[in-house]
Amino acid sequence: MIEFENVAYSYGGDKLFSDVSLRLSPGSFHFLTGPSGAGKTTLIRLCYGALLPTGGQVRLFDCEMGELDRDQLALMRRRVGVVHQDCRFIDHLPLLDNIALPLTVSGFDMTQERANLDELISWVGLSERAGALPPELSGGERQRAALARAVILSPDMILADEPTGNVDWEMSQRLLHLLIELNRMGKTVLVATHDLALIRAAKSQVQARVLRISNRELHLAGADL
Ligand SMILES: Nc1ncnc2c1ncn2[C@@H]1O[C@H](COP(=O)(O)OP(=O)(O)OP(=O)(O)O)[C@@H](O)[C@H]1O
Repeated sequence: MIEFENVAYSYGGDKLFSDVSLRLSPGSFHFLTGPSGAGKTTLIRLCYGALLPTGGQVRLFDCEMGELDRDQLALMRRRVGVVHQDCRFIDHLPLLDNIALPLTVSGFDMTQERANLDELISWVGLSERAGALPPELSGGERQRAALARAVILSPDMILADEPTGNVDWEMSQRLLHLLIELNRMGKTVLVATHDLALIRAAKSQVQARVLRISNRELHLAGADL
């Protein structure tokens, strides 16, 4: 599904990684952890082509990212749902329209999609908040809305960057449960988090592998987390 082969990435002259290799197979669940600034967001952005490696290769769904033209990259990205760390809503649009945005941008007929949209909003428990504006939402509501928007086009893979940042333990469990449900539906899931308690809680519910990034290297973490 996604493969990094000897990937290097530098911001300007600052080398963040020089030789990262990884493989996420279809239907797998991975956590990505590591200290702040280690490169979790960067690695997620490399996964869906928002950044291209400065060395090595990233292959997504068997396609080499560096070889795709703009249209091919756009098609590929549709198969990946991204939950951004900062959620990124349009503040003057009601929640429902924010969640529907990937559908409207992709030219779907909203009258036909309405039932799916309602079902999805109900799945994340936000039916009663559908008309609220993003600034009126709590942190947990924003994170659930961001997850709903990320999966509205039925992606094969979900990349979630700190999806439980700024929420309490109960809400982080709820979000984790939604991600596990998506994985049980067959989606490949990668969750970047610094929250080791969340990873421990997940391990009793899903077969998850933990990747740890630190000192410019990526390792598979042991059972001692
Ligand atoms: N656009 C950019 N230009 C220059 N440096 C950047 C840029 N984006 C990130 N960095 C730097 O790259 C390093 C890794 O950043 P990144 O956001 O990937 O880390 P992270 O592990 O996700 O951090 P956090 O846990 O704090 O979100 C940091 O030192 C950061 O300052």
